[in-house]
Amino acid sequence: MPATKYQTGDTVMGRWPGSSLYYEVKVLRFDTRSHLYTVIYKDGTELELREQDIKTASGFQTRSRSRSRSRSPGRRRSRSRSPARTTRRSSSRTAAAVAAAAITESAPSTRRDIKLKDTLEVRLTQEDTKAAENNSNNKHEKKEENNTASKVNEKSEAKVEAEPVKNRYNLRRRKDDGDAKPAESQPEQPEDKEATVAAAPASTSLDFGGKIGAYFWLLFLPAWVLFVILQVNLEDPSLANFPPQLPPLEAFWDAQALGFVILWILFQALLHVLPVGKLSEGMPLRSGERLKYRTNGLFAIVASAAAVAAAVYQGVDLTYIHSRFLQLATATLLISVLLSIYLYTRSRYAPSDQLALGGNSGNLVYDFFKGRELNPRIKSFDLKFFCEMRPGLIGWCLINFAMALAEMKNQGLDAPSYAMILVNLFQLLYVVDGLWNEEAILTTMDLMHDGFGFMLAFGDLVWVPFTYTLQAYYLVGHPNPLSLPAVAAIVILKLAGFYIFRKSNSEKNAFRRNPSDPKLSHLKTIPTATGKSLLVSGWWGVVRHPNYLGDLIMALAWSLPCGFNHLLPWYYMIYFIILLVHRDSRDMSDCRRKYGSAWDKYCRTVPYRIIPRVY
Ligand SMILES: NC(=O)c1ccc[n+]([C@@H]2O[C@H](COP(=O)([O-])OP(=O)(O)OC[C@H]3O[C@@H](n4cnc5c(N)ncnc54)[C@H](OP(=O)(O)O)[C@@H]3O)[C@@H](O)[C@H]2O)c1
Ligand SMILES: CC(C)=CCC[C@@H](C)[C@H]1CC[C@H]2C3=C(CC[C@]12C)[C@@]1(C)CC[C@H](O)C(C)(C)[C@@H]1CC3
Repeated sequence: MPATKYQTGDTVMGRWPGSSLYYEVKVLRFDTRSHLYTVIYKDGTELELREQDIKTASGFQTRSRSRSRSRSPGRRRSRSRSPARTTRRSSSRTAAAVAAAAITESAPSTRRDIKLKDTLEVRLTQEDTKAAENNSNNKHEKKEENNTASKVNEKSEAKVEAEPVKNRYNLRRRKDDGDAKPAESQPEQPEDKEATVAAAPASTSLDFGGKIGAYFWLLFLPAWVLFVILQVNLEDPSLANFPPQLPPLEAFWDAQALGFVILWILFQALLHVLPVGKLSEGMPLRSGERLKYRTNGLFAIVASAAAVAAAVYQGVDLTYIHSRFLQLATATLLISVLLSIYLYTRSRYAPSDQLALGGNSGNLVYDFFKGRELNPRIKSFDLKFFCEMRPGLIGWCLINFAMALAEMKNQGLDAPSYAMILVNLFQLLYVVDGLWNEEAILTTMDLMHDGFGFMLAFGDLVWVPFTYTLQAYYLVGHPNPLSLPAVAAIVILKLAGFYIFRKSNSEKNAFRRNPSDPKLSHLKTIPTATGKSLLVSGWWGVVRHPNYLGDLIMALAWSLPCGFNHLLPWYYMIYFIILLVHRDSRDMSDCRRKYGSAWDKYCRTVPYRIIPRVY
């Protein structure tokens, strides 16, 4: 071995790929070509790691047995799951399995203890994709019994390794190389030396156009919302009338509108904290901890509907929402900016292992935009979950309803038009479904991976209620009579989209929550080194994002009732295509980083991203 930082035989701490956990490993060799260290874990699993993913044991403060015991029951369980203990418990358990279990079930004794600040990303070093395709074709794939969320298919791994592998990822297991020592021959690790959770690494690859992009989005997104609101008010909101005439600045502001928005948010917060409904567990955090969320969204929308009905009964004129739309949007924008400033400020004091992986670049503007803290909470009140699921989402339905009343008033109708009814019912169904299945949001990208900053605060509070309602707003001033066959065709389209959306989201959510669910036992899966498996049949075998496909079909059904006279009501459809294509590519790179070659295998097995045979 040439002069390298670590030498053959050194006992060091190696990061478990895709996680922030470190385990004691022994250095076996260093490859001068790939600059990767081959290390062996206590249970005999071999991996190739970059130098950055290896630390000397002195850089760690490990949890002691007694400390981890003093924490929650979930954390107490973690003691029995480290790779160090696998040899005694079950020699068939791999480091992958136990690391996954440790990721899921363990937590550091105290977050502030953590010393690591380095970048801990696992880099995939693909050298020859073709060779990999030849080597690994269908070797991992098998019909799992679905009780194997943390099982690694050792036999198939062995086959892959036996062939000349040119395609190398630094996260592959190398248990079957001749010099790998069986787990049983490894010295037992002391029980109080367990995996250590590292601080969130600094974000290096930046989304949304990076730092410059963040400036752009910060200015563009609010301006766009105000622009489309001004546009939709025009008699002819076509591009020919761009730009719309700007009203005087004071026209944007109304203190009363601000008061109503604050009241609405407080009312939703009150409903959220009421001890009604289930307490659901979120997905395991990097620390292994699982946060609890009060999932009483359905109660919240029913209670809100009752409150609105009572207000209307008392003579409150909801068409105020239509006539003061611009001012309500400005007031909400102000609140979202203040909230984002609060979020950024508090994130400066948050322990670094509570920061999101993506919003920790060190650049103020980028981090402010993207969000630094993963789950900012005031006591048990989760700000991100609340904002994503309540004021904006339920506000969306309230605004749509107000637009239906405004349509009747403006056009002198006894009942809303078919088009307005369709838009209202379709979007109400979407929101109620989201609230009904509120628990499923806990397995989405936003909740699991994204920090809470301006992007989501603004997106949830302003973007959703003030732009997703544009179709209804448009119909107030731009009637579009629909024939009954057209209504029927649009309804069928909406139901088809909804079916795909709901089935695929539920399938993934059920699988992530309980991989051994008997209802899913017919599905094929691919094991990954993190212990989580990937679905490769069912909806997730049709395309890689079947839920996006269903969502897009629904979006089409929302715009069709508005006809083809203007582009504006199609704005949601266009925005949504861009949003979902971008989210899909963000998710692809996140998953490739998490799952490495298993993800590549999934992509080969399911080649299309959103639309079968098209994209
Ligand atoms: N109306 C709107 O404005 C709007 C905007 C955005 C999204 N949405 C909707 O919100 C819902 C959630 O979307 P999302 O963007 O958070 O993405 P998502 O598709 O719900 O979640 C992606 C995650 O699912 C897991 N996954 C991916 N492939 C898998 C497979 N084959 N087997 C098992 N797990 C797999 C991965 O996470 P793990 O492996 O880490 O579990 C991946 O990171 C979607 O229905 C979307 O249409 C709506
Ligand atoms: C500011 C911009 C341009 C983007 C912010 C994106 C944000 C508006 C969306 C990101 C994830 C979305 C989402 C829903 C609403 C819109 C987002 C927050 C959702 C709550 C709508 C209802 C669905 O049933 C859902 C599946 C729960 C959605 C989850 C994702």
